[in-house]
Amino acid sequence: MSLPMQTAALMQAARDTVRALPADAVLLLTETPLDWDEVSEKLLGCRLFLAAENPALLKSLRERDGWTVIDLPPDPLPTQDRLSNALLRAVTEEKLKPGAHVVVLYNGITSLDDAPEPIDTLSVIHLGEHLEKMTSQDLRKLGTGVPQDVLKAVVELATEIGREGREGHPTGAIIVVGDTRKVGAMAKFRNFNPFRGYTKKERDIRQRDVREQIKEIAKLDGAILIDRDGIAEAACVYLDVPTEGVDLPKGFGSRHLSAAAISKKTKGIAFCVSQSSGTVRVFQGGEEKLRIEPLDRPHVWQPLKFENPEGLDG
Ligand SMILES: Nc1ncnc2c1ncn2[C@@H]1O[C@H](COP(=O)(O)OP(=O)(O)OP(=O)(O)O)[C@@H](O)[C@H]1O
Repeated sequence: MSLPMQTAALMQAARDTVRALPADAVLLLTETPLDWDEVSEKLLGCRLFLAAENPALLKSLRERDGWTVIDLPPDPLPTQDRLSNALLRAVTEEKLKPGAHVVVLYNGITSLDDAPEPIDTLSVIHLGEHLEKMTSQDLRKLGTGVPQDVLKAVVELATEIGREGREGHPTGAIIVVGDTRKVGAMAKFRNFNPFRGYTKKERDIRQRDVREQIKEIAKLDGAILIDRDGIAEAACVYLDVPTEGVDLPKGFGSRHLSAAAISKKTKGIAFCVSQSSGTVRVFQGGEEKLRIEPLDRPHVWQPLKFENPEGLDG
């Protein structure tokens, strides 16, 4: 079995593109078995990532030395979402740097269900420009009753707190969203409640100016509670929640343990911003579900943009 001529030509082009740009890696997205020896030869010298969902294919890929294999969830998703998933996974698993440049090979033009899927597209993705680790889709996976626009606003807020923390004013934070009644019962005020006396509109975190105010409040000690509609209810609270049974890797302190614990004991989703690294971790049901590294650029909520090198169809 040798590679179809078009696949071989695109692989050659990918290798040339990696050298010319230069790019950090090639990502190959395929569910069709290929002549892997030939793939290896064509992409010699390139860091190679392979993403697939077919278990048998994944198994055979794992047997090859030096290739990074990414499992895709078995969801019938559009190609762009599958690509985003693969790249997000590579970044969150620290296999790719958030600012990496990646040459991607995939089937971008839907083929018939039962036909082998040909590689027909080569794209260049500059991760730092196009995503900050998350897409709306990742948030949807949390499967919570909290509306997407509220979750997005909290992500914006948390990542900005983390990013600005890196610029010389380190601020950590815990932001708990949803189930405010139960979360509130475990919260003790450490100070006066800075949101007291303000209207709902003035506390609606979907508004940019409100988020700016909350960033200031986040510099004060304690957690921030936000209801499922995005209205900030309380800040400067201490979460008095038992942490036994919460299983986090060594090295996490009380902020992360409390964030994980509150998400275990309630239906609230806890966003924890690390003061030291600026990393935002999203806890649900006591477990870390998502992680967002602070990048230099503002958070961008848009699908990945594809850029074809000149002269290549795709
Ligand atoms: N239960 C809690 N409720 C509210 N704030 C808390 C709670 N536990 C810790 N914090 C806040 O987190 C701060 C940092 O604590 P600690 O260093 O133990 O956390 P950490 O998990 O290592 O996080 P970081 O990476 O931000 O240092 C504390 O000074 C306190 O302000």
